[in-house]
Amino acid sequence: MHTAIQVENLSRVFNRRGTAPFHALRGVSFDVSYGEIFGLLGPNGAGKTTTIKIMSTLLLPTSGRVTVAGFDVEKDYTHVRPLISLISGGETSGYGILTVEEQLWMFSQFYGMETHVARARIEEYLKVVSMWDSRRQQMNRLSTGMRQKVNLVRGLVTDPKVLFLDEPTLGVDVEASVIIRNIVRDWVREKPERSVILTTHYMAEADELCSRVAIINHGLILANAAPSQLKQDLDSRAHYEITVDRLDGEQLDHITAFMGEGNDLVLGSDKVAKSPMLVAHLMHESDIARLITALAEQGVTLEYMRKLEPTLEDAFLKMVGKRFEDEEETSPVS
Ligand SMILES: Nc1ncnc2c1ncn2[C@@H]1O[C@H](COP(=O)(O)OP(=O)(O)OP(=O)(O)O)[C@@H](O)[C@H]1O
Repeated sequence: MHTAIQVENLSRVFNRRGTAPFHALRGVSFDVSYGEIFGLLGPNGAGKTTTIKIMSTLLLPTSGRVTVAGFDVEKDYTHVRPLISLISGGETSGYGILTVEEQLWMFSQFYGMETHVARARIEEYLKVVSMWDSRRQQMNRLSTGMRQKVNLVRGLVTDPKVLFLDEPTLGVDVEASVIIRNIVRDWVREKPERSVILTTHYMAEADELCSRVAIINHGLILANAAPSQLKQDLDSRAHYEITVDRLDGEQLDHITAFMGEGNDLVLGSDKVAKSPMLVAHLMHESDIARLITALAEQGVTLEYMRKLEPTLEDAFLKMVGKRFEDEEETSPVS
């Protein structure tokens, strides 16, 4: 069997006092294969955490069904729990007065791990995240990045089959983020029966790690595909920015006619160089050679050229209609 997780037509309604019932999930379906890092992306309040909570047996669905490694999360939760770990970026992690080592040991015992196995894994993973020397530090004295690394170790020590990572690099510096991402990637590759569900606000992180992502908004899945596919679906043409020494409307008309239908040329200006800038959307990457020839024939000199690559953020923006940063900037401060 290749399906680690199957989510079928999941819905969740929250009854809030004094207001109408709130539909946080409205028929969410997707599956995750073994060996996969699957991303759940969406703006604040989209339903990501609710989905993860149901998948990890912390919350009951209103309707629909989720299986993890073939076990129903509602009926067979006692089978599901030993197979999973959940790490949330925002969590303060366990008991602040414990040391790193004590904390990890305590969680290993919750899972009933044998002493020698637990001790060996704790040492191994603390060394991987460069936290072995900090093992006697109290948890509540750790920086955010250090705490996140310990959280990750806590999730891995019990050798789960499915790792739920809810914003694992939230508030973490670049170096610690790279370490966390590398560990997650290596961990999945190590054994074929492992998989990861990741939510993140960092589109580049999802693009780098995930084999597939589902974009969720208002409790609905808007897309479910490989990041490369989502980017390609945006506009499969090749895009270039070309800064030139001069270009007038008449020259542009000649070049546009020469390039033919399907190739769009938009004239603007390079804000830095203060020179004219042509943005070209070409049907085929090889059309750039024809365009350069056409420019040369018009006596235009190229100053700078770069190929524009669509990003996962562009795909997200097109589907959801806003970028994460915009949303954070406009969020009311409570
Ligand atoms: N226990 C609850 N009672 C009432 N409403 C809830 C509850 N939990 C979540 N919600 C609501 O359900 C919606 C989805 O919340 P959820 O936490 O799943 O979003 P999210 O996609 O994880 O967002 P974020 O990126 O902000 O964490 C939100 O509107 C939230 O206010």
